[in-house]
Amino acid sequence: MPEPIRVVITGAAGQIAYSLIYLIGNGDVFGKDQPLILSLLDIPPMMDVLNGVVMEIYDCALPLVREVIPTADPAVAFKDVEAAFLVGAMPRKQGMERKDLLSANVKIFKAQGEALDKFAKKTVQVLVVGNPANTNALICSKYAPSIPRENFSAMTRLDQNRAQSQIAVRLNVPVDKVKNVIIWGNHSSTQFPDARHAIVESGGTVSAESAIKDNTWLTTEFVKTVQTRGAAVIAARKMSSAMSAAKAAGDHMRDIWLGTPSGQHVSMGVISDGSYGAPKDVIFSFPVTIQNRKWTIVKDLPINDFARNMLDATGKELEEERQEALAVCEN
Ligand SMILES: NC(=O)C1=CN([C@@H]2O[C@H](COP(=O)(O)OP(=O)(O)OC[C@H]3O[C@@H](n4cnc5c(N)ncnc54)[C@H](O)[C@@H]3O)[C@@H](O)[C@H]2O)C=CC1
Ligand SMILES: O=C(O)CCC(=O)C(=O)O
Repeated sequence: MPEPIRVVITGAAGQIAYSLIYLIGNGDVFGKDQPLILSLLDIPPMMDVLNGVVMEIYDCALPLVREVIPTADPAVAFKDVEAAFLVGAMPRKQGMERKDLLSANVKIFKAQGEALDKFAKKTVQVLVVGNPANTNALICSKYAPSIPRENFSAMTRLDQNRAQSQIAVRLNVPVDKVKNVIIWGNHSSTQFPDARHAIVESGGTVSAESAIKDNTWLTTEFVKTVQTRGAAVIAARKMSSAMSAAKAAGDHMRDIWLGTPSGQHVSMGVISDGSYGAPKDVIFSFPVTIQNRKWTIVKDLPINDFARNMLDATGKELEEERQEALAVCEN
C-alpha cells in the first residue's frame, strides 16, 4: 500500500462535508488502495459539531482512514496537504445570487490562499467549492503564488452532472451513457450548459442533439433548468444542495487524481488562457481532459452565434466579479 496522503476539507462541520468526508474516506476519490490522513478545518464555534463528525468518521470503520485531525487552525489544517477541498464558506439563501456572497466569502479564500502558500505541499491540488467558486479560486490562487495556478480549480461538476442527468431522463437512458456535456464559464446563472458536443451511448454512439431531436428544448428549457437548479433546490429544501455537491466534488477530484477516461472530457473552472474567446486570467469553466494530474483544455470545438453570446455573457460576469473581489481584498 502507498504512504498515506494528507487531504484537507474546510467547512468540515457543514452539510456538504458531511457527505463528502464519507466518499473520500471510503476510497471513492483517491482510490481504494490509498490510505488517508483527513485534516478537517472549521471555525472555532463549530468545534463541538466537528468533534461529533470525527466520532462518526471513526464509527464508519473506514480502513483507509489512518488519522483524523479536527482543527480551527489553518496552520495545522493545511500542513503538508496534497489535496484540498475548500468548501467552508457562507451558502446563499433564497432570493440571493451567488455573487452576493462575494464580499463575505472572498476574504476567507484570500486567507486560505496565504495558508496554502505557507503550509501545503507545492504540488497540492486545490478544489474550490465555496461560492462564488470561480472567483474564490482566482483569489485563493493569487494569494498562494508559490503554488502553480494550474493547481487551482473551481467546481462546475455539479452543473455538468445536472446537465447529463437532464438529458438522460429526457432520453430514458442511464446517466452514465451520456458523455461530454460541457459547462462553460461561471458557476452561476450565466453559465452555459452546452449539449452540442455531447454523445449518448445507447445501441451505438450518437450525438445527444440527434437523439433528442429538439433544438429548442436544448437551447431554452435545458439551459434554464441547469442554470437555475441550485436556486430550485434552495427553494424546495430551504438549504442549498449538499449530497449532490459532495458527489460532484468527489467526481472532480477523482478525475484530477486518476485522470479522465479516454474519449471523454469533463468541465471544471480553470485559469483561462483566452481559449474560445474567454477573458484571460479569470477562472472559467472549460471542457478539459486530465492526465498525470495536469489538465488540458479541449481545443477547436465549433462555437456558433448562440454559444458565442452565452460565452461572452458569462465571461463578462467573471470579469466583473474579479474586479469586485480584488477591491474587497485590497481593503
Ligand atoms: N460550486 C458548487 O457547485 C457548490 C457550491 N456550494 C457552496 O459551498 C459552500 C458550503 O456549503 P454548505 O456545506 O452547504 O454550507 P454550510 O453552511 O452547511 O457549511 C459551511 C461550513 O463552513 C464553515 N466555515 C465558514 N467559514 C470558514 C472558514 N473561514 N474556514 C473554515 N470553515 C469555515 C462553517 O462554519 C460551516 O461549518 C457554500 O458557499 C455553498 O454556496 C454549494 C453547493 C454547490
Ligand atoms: O446555489 C447555491 O448558491 C448553493 C449551491 C450551489 O452552488 C448549487 O446548488 O449549484
